[in-house]
Amino acid sequence: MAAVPDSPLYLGLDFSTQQLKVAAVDEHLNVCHHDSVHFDSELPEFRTQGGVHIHADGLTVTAPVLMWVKALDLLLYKMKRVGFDFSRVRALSGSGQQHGSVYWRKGASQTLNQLIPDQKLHRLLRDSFSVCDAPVWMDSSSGPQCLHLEAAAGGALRLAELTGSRAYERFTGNQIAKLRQSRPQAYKDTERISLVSSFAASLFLGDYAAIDYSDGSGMNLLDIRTKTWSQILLDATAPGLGRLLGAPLPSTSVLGPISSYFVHRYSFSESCRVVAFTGDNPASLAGMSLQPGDVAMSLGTSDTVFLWIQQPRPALEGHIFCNPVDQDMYMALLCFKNGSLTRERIRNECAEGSWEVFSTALRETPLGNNGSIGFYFDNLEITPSAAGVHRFDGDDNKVSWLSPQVEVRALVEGQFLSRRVHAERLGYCIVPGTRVLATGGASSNHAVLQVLSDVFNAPVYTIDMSDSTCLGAAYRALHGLGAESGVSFFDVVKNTPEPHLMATPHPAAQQVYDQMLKRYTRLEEIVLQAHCTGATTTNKPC
Ligand SMILES: Nc1ncnc2c1ncn2[C@@H]1O[C@H](COP(=O)(O)OP(=O)(O)O)[C@@H](O)[C@H]1O
Ligand SMILES: O=C(CO)[C@@H](O)[C@H](O)COP(=O)(O)O
Repeated sequence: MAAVPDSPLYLGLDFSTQQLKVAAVDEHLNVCHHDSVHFDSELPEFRTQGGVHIHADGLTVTAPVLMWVKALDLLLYKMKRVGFDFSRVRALSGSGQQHGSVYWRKGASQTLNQLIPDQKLHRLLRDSFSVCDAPVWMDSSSGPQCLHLEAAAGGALRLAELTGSRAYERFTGNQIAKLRQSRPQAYKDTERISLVSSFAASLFLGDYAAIDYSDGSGMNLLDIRTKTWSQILLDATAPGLGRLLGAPLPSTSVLGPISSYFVHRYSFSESCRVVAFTGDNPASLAGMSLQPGDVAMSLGTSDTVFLWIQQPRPALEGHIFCNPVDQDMYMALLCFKNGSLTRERIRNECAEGSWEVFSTALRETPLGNNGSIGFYFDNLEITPSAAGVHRFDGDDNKVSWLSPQVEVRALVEGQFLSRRVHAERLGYCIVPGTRVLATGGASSNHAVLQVLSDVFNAPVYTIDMSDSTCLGAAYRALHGLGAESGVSFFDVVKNTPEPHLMATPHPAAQQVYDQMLKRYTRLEEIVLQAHCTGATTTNKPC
């Protein structure tokens, strides 16, 4: 249905790892506009690679906060330049890469409250952060703080039962504890700590935005049942932390009207509402209108697998988050750090830097790769905790080299075998009718989706946009306006187009991969043992 020229619009923004993206939908949920700012190429002055700085220790990973602010200036400028009519936006919401933390310097709230419309945000806010480089989800440098938090909680499983996850290095509480210990003055200078999502919401609100329950579940601090900060965990993390975080709010909350800065600079309406921002994976769950029984696979910088669940059953692997669209529900998530950037490395080394050649390699190699299997953990992996590149031939012998085409298939099959093995460990099982919904940058690659379908032995679907996060944020903006009066999220999205079927499993897939899943599980044990004993099994790239 064509959009009526001055009908209301709903805006969704996504501050993800490599870029800032936006989508606008009309009241029928048609996408009317989308755009993005790619950090590395469009803001080269920040010298990021893949949107981040990897420090010399190989464990610390940060991103410049002002880069995100400048990206917003640029994105809104681009929208204005093409004539986007901001006055039609009735509500906006957004999402951010999960777990990252932003430290607002004392006095910053006053600056936020009084933003001067004829200046750019990145100029106005240049002195507003006590930590210039925000720790982000790729960081794995807070191991000692994780051990401390688990001890304070009464053990890893107890912490998981309380917060949905055992202690993870990238989870915000452990990052805050590390910052407080390593940079006490910066912590003292801080008046508020935001997640990337609530930081971005604060820019639009002109005031500190609350952390929402769903993204707040990725901090190792929130009791996912009572939806309040756990005082024991706050105390174990840093002094006065409750005050610095502010109270968490339901993900559907309307935070308030948009700041007058945006009204004057971009002609937003004064009545435009800001709905709580959330994490990128929770927003993606909303964008794909995920239903119970579906499994979502996000193929962005990280690969994530997530599900809609009713009852939280936290375990030592994986995460349970509060559900972003229904306060009484939950979502389960597994995160794999070596996703798109590892596929890019193998593309560059084995496929002439071309996705087309990469896809041809997948098409020209057989299901099961004649037994060759690979584990590609360029960076210390999250699920499972292991590092290095490990290749095995069909007889389970370690090999140091695979031909380029075989290497491409070993990588993609290995990644999806891992996603399935770990999802099944979390209790997920494939039943007749299971749909795999794929999203994120690599979901535009049909050959990759075919391997996904074969390994999961289930049909794979995508939605119209390869990026479901900003779409989910736009849907959430619309839902936020009605949520308080009891409108359900499913009422809002009931007329979204059905996802498109992209791949169905090959008839031989079940036989090939049932066998291979068992082998993968066994070989993963070997890789993990080698990692724990410090033996080096890293092979050279092809
Ligand atoms: N045709 C393709 N085949 C495989 N991967 C692709 C393709 N096009 C883009 N990508 C991958 O998508 C990634 C970006 O995905 P995206 O979901 O936008 O990331 P994020 O949201 O984390 O910034 C890139 O790193 C790139 O490797
Ligand atoms: O750490 C996690 C989830 O727990 C990551 O999934 C981040 O949320 C980054 O997301 P992308 O930029 O890869 O979408």
